Amino acid sequence: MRIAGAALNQIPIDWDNNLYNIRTAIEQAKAAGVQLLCLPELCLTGYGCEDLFLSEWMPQMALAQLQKVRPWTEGICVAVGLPVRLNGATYNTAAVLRDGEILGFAAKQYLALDGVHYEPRFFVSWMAGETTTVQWEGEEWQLGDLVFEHQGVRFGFEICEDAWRPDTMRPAARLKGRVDLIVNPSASHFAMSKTDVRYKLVMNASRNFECTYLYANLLGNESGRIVFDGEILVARNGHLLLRNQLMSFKEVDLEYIDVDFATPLARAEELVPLPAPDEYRELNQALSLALFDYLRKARSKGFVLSLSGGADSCLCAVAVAEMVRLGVEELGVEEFKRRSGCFEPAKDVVEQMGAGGPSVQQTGEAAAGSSSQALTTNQQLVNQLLTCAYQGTVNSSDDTYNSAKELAESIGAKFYNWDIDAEVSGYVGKIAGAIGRELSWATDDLALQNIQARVRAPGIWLLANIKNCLLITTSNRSEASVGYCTMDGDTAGSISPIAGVDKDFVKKWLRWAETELGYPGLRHVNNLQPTAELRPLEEKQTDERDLMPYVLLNRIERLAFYDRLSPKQVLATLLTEETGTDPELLKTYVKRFYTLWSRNQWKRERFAPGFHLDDYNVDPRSWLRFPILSGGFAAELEAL
Ligand SMILES: Nc1ncnc2c1ncn2[C@@H]1O[C@H](COP(=O)(O)OP(=O)(O)OC[C@H]2O[C@@H]([n+]3cccc(C(=O)O)c3)[C@H](O)[C@@H]2O)[C@@H](O)[C@H]1O
Ligand SMILES: Nc1ncnc2c1ncn2[C@@H]1O[C@H](COP(=O)(O)OP(=O)(O)OP(=O)(O)O)[C@@H](O)[C@H]1O
Ligand SMILES: NC(=O)CC[C@H](N)C(=O)O
Repeated sequence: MRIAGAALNQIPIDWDNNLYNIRTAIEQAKAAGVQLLCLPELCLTGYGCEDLFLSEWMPQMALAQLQKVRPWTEGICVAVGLPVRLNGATYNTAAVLRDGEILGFAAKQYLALDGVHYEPRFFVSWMAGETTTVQWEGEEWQLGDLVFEHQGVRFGFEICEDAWRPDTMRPAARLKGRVDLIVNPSASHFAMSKTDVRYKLVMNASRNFECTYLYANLLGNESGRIVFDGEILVARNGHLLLRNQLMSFKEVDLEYIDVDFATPLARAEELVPLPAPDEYRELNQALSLALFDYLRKARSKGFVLSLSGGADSCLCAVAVAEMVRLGVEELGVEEFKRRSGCFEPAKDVVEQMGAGGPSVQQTGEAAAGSSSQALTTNQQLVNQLLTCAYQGTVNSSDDTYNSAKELAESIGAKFYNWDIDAEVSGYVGKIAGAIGRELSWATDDLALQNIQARVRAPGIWLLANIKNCLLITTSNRSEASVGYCTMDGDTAGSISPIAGVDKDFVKKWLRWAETELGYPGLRHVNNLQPTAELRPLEEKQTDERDLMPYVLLNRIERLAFYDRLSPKQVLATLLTEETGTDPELLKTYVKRFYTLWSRNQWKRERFAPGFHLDDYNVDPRSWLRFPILSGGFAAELEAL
């Protein structure tokens, strides 16, 4: 039998988009002679519909939309994910359709509640072995723990999280021996290195439950924060039959394989491992697709970025350039432009920019570039999609200016340069007059730092509004943990692409990108110490001097909020791991971390939407909840 999975790039309650992709997948499958097709979890409504799943009308609407899919299934068997609401409870199901008929609804038994997933809020889990019926306009179908049969092949379901439970509990345990095929429609979030876990899960399931296992994940940045990698896997008795390229920019990625169910296949002795994951490359692909989908789904025209020449903003600039490179590589220029929604349909990029084509140099007072050589096609696209500005003060250095300018020019971004000293002095003078004293670094250190970061916000927002662009804010996970940022200053923005990535990884990624992706424009930043440049230059402010080494900050953060250890346990772990560091200093760092962490929860509540890219993040709306007001670990830190 020819079986297939299709990864779909869906949008919550965008019925036209979702049905269009479902239809495209079914048509492609039929054209390829596929007999059985698995579509991802909740693909009809979108996975990220949140509290809409709790309404009566939305699941009802989904059932109505499912009727439109029926005629498309003439000659093929298709599993389509949708919510079904019965007696005040919503179930997460996969409908099986064939030849225009609905054969039944398989219901999810185990709901995901790990980090970014919050399913028990929306759904009720289905009891193993139970079935009921669904009625709709005079028709009635079975719903629950069901086994189906198509052309002599018996199949049952695990829906995403069902497969992540112990072998003794999961639905596959009950399906073993009763089916030839287990189908898994999924909405499994991306995290670096996770594909390896998923691969083992599917391979082991096919081996331990002696079946063929067909797995299909959602694709893209569906609803804002979570990225799906569109993984399709088929394994049989521990042998891999199919694994696709992840993170496609296409709306539909259909993959199929022939399985001879009639001919036995010996169980694999051992699983063939995947090559070790390349986290730098994975992050690059996930970030690129996440940005592309966010841009087009938010119907914006591009990005604006306050580019300091430091690590965080440089990474964000390269991410946009990589979004263009990877998107064009897969889709081609015209399709990339069409899908982005950022370009006039009939006009060419070059045409839009004037007869001579664009150059890096900007005209007028804001011009900063000096090079006037013609840009490559990708640079022209970046030029349309990314506008950067360096906003210096008396505390800024030539190093960061050169870093920003060279990087922006090398990727083709528009680059402006202005200083904000007049605005800073204006505010400082005004307030000094009001309170009747001068402000000084000796008495007003933080206030004088923060006003500089804040004064950068209005101008860059103005530019974003004029251009109808998303304003990128460059916050990373490490600074979010300790609130090392100025609220409404450097946190100002509408999208925070690297808020889930720690600073140590940011620095390592940039070194990798300079050589492996070929961005020589990163050479400056890769030689710079991270610095806020908010104090007078002679003070040589660096992040790590203000805080602690980023590697340690990252380690403490992980131990405290991923491993969920107490402050005492965190310190004890560090003392065994960091034998070369003074124990008193380690204690100071642990105290500083927890104190800053507690004080700054309110800031984490106010960050712009960020992507989930690592195995955890500190965003209260997607992974980590913590009280805004708390005792701040006072007793626990005192006892250290
Ligand atoms: N629970 C709570 N709920 C609501 N608000 C709360 C609060 N606790 C304090 N606050 C308020 O928070 C305000 C202080 O926060 P905020 O004004 O943001 O600033 P703050 O946290 O005092 O200082 C910002 C820190 O970030 C560093 N920084 C800033 C900018 C850029 C960079 C860089 O790396 O480039 C680094 C800077 O060196 C400094 O250490 C105060 O007005 C305080 O009243
Ligand atoms: N001189 C500047 N021009 C433009 N934007 C700036 C400038 N200084 C700071 N910013 C903005 O404030 C953000 C926060 O600064 P931060 O120091 O945390 O990040 P970074 O400068 O990108 O990296 P690093 O911390 O490694 O120096 C920057 O990413 C940038 O968006
Ligand atoms: N949608 C789900 O059930 C996802 C759950 C699963 N833990 C995963 O991350 O893949």
